[in-house]
Amino acid sequence: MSPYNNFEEYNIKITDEVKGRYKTIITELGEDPEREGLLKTPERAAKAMQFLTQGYYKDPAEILKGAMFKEDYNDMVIIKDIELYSLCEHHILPFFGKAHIAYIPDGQIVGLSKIPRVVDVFARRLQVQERLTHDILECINNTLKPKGVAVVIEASHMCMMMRGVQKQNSVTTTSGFRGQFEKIETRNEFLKLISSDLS
Ligand SMILES: Nc1nc2c(ncn2[C@@H]2O[C@H](COP(=O)(O)OP(=O)(O)OP(=O)(O)O)[C@@H](O)[C@H]2O)c(=O)[nH]1
Ligand SMILES: [Zn+2]
Repeated sequence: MSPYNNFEEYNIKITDEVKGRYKTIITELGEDPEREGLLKTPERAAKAMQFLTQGYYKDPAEILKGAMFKEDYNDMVIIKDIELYSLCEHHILPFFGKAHIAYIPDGQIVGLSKIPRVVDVFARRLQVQERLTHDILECINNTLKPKGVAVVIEASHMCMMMRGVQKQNSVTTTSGFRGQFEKIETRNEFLKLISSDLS
């Protein structure tokens, strides 16, 4: 578990630690961390990595709870093409793509912006695409308690592009469905709407 209680505490304190480790890594890789272009690199890299992993310090359920409203709307709400950037936990290299999310309210709706915020909280951790998909799905399901929720993520993995198998065009799709989306007609309606340019 993290020794830090919140994002502010973590943000201030951890930089020196991570910075020092980056300096060591740069040296071990055969570079000179004292040359001009690299002088500030350990600090920049530490800050970048902190930014990309800030999701450990944020509570996604609280984000949703901050904007839930009673509303008598019982049809599908879809937010599609939510861009996401995450880090694969095996290589600490980016994977990136889009999330498409739908839910069917059960007496309450959620502020639209909160859904992409939840995506970011879980994406800004060390992840695999499958767990990222389920984390988002379960968070919305358990917090908003809708009649149904669906999450589809399409992503490209840099660890499969820049290195390893070196496939530039493969896209991985993961999905999860709860409640009414477990019914084939509802699921198909959602899949049709996210693949249409008119939705
Ligand atoms: N299931 C899943 N696998 C992932 C994800 N991101 C990266 N990987 C895979 O994690 C696996 C790690 O496999 P290893 O054999 O331990 O590592 P490796 O020798 O670097 O593997 P290669 O990438 O095939 O060179 C690789 O097959 C990656 O493609 C993800 O989000 N989900
Ligand atoms: Zn990887």
